[in-house]
Formats: sequence, C-alpha cells, structure tokens
Amino acid sequence: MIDIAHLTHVYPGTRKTPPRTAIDDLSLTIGDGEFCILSGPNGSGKSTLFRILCGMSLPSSGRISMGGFDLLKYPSKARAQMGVVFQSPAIDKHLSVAENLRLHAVLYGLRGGEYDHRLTEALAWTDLKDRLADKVDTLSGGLARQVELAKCLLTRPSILLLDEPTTGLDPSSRRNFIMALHKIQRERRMTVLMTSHIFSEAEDADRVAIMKGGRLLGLDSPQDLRAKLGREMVVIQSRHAESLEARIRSELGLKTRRYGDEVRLEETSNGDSLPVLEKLLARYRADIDSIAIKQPTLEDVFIHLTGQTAEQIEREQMEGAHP
Ligand SMILES: Nc1ncnc2c1ncn2[C@@H]1O[C@H](COP(=O)(O)OP(=O)(O)OP(=O)(O)O)[C@@H](O)[C@H]1O
Repeated sequence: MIDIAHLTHVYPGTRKTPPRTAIDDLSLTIGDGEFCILSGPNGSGKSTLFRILCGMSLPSSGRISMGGFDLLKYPSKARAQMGVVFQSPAIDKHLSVAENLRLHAVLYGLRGGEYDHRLTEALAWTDLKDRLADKVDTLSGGLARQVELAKCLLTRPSILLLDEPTTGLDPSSRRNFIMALHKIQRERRMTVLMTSHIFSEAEDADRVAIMKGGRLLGLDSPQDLRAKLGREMVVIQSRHAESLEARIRSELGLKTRRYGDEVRLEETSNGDSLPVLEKLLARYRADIDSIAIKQPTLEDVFIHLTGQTAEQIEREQMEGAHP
C-alpha cells in the first residue's frame, strides 16, 4: 500500500523568483494490488510527487507510508519494497542486456541459483530472451524499456513506481508494454503508481488520479470518472466560439463550457443530445465549423476537471502566464 497524507512541497524562492508550491496538502491512498495512473497537465506536480515517493527529495511536510514503512523515518526499509522505472533511461546502453541485469542483481546481492531463477522470472514476459548478449544501444526503444522493467522486477518489488515509462515509444510498442505491465501486476499483485499523460494508457487502470496545481481534482475508476460527465455531450468547433457560446447561453438558456475554439454542452446526457444538436444547427449553422455528439472519454474528464485542454495549459506555461 502507498499512503500519502497531507503532503506539501514548496520550492524555496530565490531573489528573483517567489517560492512555488508544487504539492498542496495532497492525500492519496493506493491499496495493495491496485494499479493507479497519475495524470495532470505540465506543472501539476507529478514529477515532484514522484521524486518524493522515490526518496530523491524530501517534502516540506506530510507523511508517506510505503508497504507499511514510513518513508521519511525508515527510508531504506520503505525503499526496499519498491521498484522504480524512470522516464529517462537508467540502464547503460554500452553494456549488453545480460550485463545490465547482472549489474543490478549484484547491487542487490543476488547471485547463483537465486539470480538465475529471478532472471528467468523477470524475462518471462519479455522479447529479450534471444537478445541477452546484445548491447542495449542496438535494441529498439520498446525492447530497451523491457530491459528497464525486467531490471526492476529482479528484486521482486511489491510496489512499482513508473514515471511516463512509454515516453518515446511508438503506439504498438507502447500498447505491448502496458499490456505486459498489467499482466505482471495482476500475477504478482503489485501495487503500481504510474504517471502518464496518455489517456488510452489509463483505460485499464483500477483508478485514475488527476492533479492540477499540486492538488487532486479527481480520483476514481475510469468508468466512474467518465460517468460523471453523463452518457454523451455535444461538441462544437467554431471560429466565433466566444460569441457563439454567449448566444447559446442567452438565447437557448443552455449550459456551456468553452475551451479555445471549442464549445461543449456537457449536460445533454438524458438521451436528448440529438434534438439539441438539431436545434443548434438550425439556429447557428453559419457559425458552426463542425458539431458532433460524443461519449465522454477520459480526456474529456481531464478537460472538464482541469478547465483547460492540456495544450492550452502547456501554451500558457510556455508564455509564463500560468502560476
Ligand atoms: N526545482 C524547482 N524549483 C522551483 N520550482 C520548481 C522546481 N521543479 C518544479 N517546480 C515547479 O513546481 C511545479 C510542479 O512541477 P512538476 O515538475 O512537479 O510538475 P509536473 O506535473 O511533473 O510537470 P511535467 O509534466 O511538465 O513534468 C511547477 O510549477 C514547476 O514550475
């Protein structure tokens, strides 16, 4: 189990910059054997949280328990429960697959028959069995990620932390990696916390946590998160979105939300989306570039909860406008 209670982290300011609260009184419990995805726009505090959970930085305040051990009081006991897959590669690409795995095993005191047994177990799900002698820099990105995960599995962690582990992979390697991860997680009943901004990766998770500004905005199963938006919504694209939204609100009295060039009517869930769509088309056709009825996805939940599309938030951050 991972138990995070009232966690806060403030980066101290400098003479030129004010202090910055990256994690703001966050509480989150991930049960034994649960697979939880942590998502959120850039700057929402995911990396800071990940670094704290790995024991790489200390929080300003709060408590964290990992597999029953207090991470701040007993860091080595807590860390002994976990395996970590970082976003940037943590294997030596000039060494072979076997050398990388053995190096990790030596660090953890694994040798002899026990090492052979663990190696077979850690490689069972991979496509690496014929590539053990190959240098890592001759492998595809997907296979290199398999080495990272196999390396972690050697120590049989009960808790696995992964930071955007599929970054840089093509869609098919990404799908294969996630499917393998779910299989291993179920077989070993591992507790998994994985950060990701790819919503398709979150579909099979037990729960999805959505963060913004260091706080948790939503935490539920993908199905229940989607259900909060109803069965369907109407989505309009328009170059005149701002004035169109104002007219829809004042003339039809409908509730809308606008994200850039997009106007959404999220509360048309009781099977009445089609008449709404027809009414909108009849009245505002000239201002509508496209209009569709869609079933809410996890990305729609993200947009609903954070109030912005991921692209909007990223753009604002680039411009320095976002806190
Ligand atoms: N070393 C630092 N010093 C000061 N502020 C920082 C530092 N690292 C992160 N921050 C700030 O803390 C907040 C959270 O950043 P963090 O990197 O944890 O978010 P994130 O969700 O991981 O974003 P990304 O997806 O872009 O990695 C942001 O406002 C960021 O600017």
